[in-house]
Amino acid sequence: MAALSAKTIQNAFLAQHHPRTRHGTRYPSDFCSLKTRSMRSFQECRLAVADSSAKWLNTTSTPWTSFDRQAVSCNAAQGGSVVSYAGKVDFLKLQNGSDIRGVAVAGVEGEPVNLTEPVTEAIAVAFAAWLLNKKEADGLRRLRISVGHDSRISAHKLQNAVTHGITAAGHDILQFGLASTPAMFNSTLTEDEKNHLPVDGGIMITASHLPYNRNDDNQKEREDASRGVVTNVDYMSIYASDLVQAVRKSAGGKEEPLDGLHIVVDAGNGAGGFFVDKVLKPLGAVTTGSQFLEPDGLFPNHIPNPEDKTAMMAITQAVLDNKADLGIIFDTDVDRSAAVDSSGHELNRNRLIALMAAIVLEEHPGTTVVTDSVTSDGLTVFIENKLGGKHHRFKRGYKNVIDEAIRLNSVGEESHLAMETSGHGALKENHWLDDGAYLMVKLLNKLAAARTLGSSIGSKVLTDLVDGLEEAAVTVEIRLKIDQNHADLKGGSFRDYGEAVLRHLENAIAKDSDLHKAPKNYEGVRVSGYGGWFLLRLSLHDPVLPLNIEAQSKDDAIKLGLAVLAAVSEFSALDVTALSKFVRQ
Ligand SMILES: O=P(O)(O)OC[C@H]1O[C@H](O)[C@H](O)[C@@H](O)[C@@H]1O
Repeated sequence: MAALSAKTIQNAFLAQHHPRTRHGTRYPSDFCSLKTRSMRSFQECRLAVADSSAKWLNTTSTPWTSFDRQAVSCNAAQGGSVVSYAGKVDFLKLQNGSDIRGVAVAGVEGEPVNLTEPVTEAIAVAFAAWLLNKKEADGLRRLRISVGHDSRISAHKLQNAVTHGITAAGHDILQFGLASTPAMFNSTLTEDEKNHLPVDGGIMITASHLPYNRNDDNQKEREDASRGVVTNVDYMSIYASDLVQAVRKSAGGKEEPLDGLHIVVDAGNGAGGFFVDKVLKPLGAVTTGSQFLEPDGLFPNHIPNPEDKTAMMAITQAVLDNKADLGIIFDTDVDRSAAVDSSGHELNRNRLIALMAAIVLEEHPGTTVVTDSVTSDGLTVFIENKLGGKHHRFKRGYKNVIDEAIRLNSVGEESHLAMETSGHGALKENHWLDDGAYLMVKLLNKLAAARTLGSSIGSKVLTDLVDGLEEAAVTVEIRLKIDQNHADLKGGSFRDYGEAVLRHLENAIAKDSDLHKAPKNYEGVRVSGYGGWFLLRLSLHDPVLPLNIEAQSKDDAIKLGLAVLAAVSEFSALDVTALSKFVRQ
């Protein structure tokens, strides 16, 4: 087991799903992922739950309610070592919105570890018990559960905890080693009996900030009469070959449809390196100049996140240095992605949504595109006026946008794309799974199809698709922290305090004739004025009010910032230092 010495963020997701496989067979399948989402909040762990119509469930839904403290303690008994520890843990305290969050690694004063190996083991055992409960109706007594991890340094430690708990409970484990989160979900769909697939459920583990230990590539099985079996499976090859087939299909069956195209990948030392050897090379692409493909949980090069400026600069530079046709960048566990065209133009955030919307609207004219709340007004104009679709700007959070797209379909409004500016994007055709690799495959399909027609324009075929997207000259995000210990909270929660700030801002805006509240808005206060807009909202997870401003000039952005500052400055628990600095520029 790897030792732990740094702060870690761990996110856990539990999903139940009854999707159709690509081959059309319907499987009830379940997915649980203990995974890292961002480098920003290093210490947190989250757990979210999903239902059969959607990938992710709300915390309040039935499956999660049954996965309560009592169930965890009780079921943990089957896992042996977790019994005494689990009894002392208030699992519900780990709950945060639709997630569970906890500190996984010691090292920061005042932030004790509450996501330990025993807790992880208990959660895994409880997941198996919950899953078995659902499958027993089908006569199932012994489950197959896949476990994968990204390059985070606590991955092996937590993988061992999960494996120990689940095999001790008599179920079988398929260890995939280094994997992407979307691939883990896919393992509940893949039909491949030779490799013991599909699994009944999956668990994805990531951790952070310690040296990465490689996985054993050998396939091996360990038999023990009283325990479940552990089998190592090279699942990423199976998953990647599906992606390769998808691109070949869109190019009319051509074996190497990307022949001669130069594509560089930046995996940020996360789990996305497979995309080079297992996807791009078999399709004929040249991948020279790809970087940071080796997993390294210390992330020595840049934060693996396409929302991060340094990360985008790194892939842009790689494209320019190598005179490549396209650059592709993934986050650590490959559920976020972005691209860069041959001229170094970033295809991320609003631009990537615009690009995906253009592709999806060609296939499904008039469809609704659901996005997060911080998307630009220019994106709405582009989707509605240029592409003839409908833009439904909803809430922040990949889970929120996906759930909303699923809900729209269920009430008769067709939607095929749900996407966040963070680089999470999910398509209806891909089981509403937010898969960064699949998004990039959609771009490759376009490139491959263009080359089949004899075109040699490379990524221009993509850049042309976002032609006409109006972009703001100034785009800022300022995160205003709420001091939870401040007397002004009067012992209340930061959420209540944040809501009070928002209410006050809304009242102040109503009195300002230069500013207009957005007619349709689903979170926070979104306002247009001075040729731009701002949105102040509560963070999904942190005691923070993120403020997004877009305008056509610095002066106009400052005017919008000043309007917010004037309204919120009487809230003394709110740290407005960064906003004050911005408006003084
Ligand atoms: O609300 P915020 O603090 O800005 O965080 C919001 C973000 O949280 C996580 O990173 C989720 O993966 C994203 O889907 C979401 O957009």
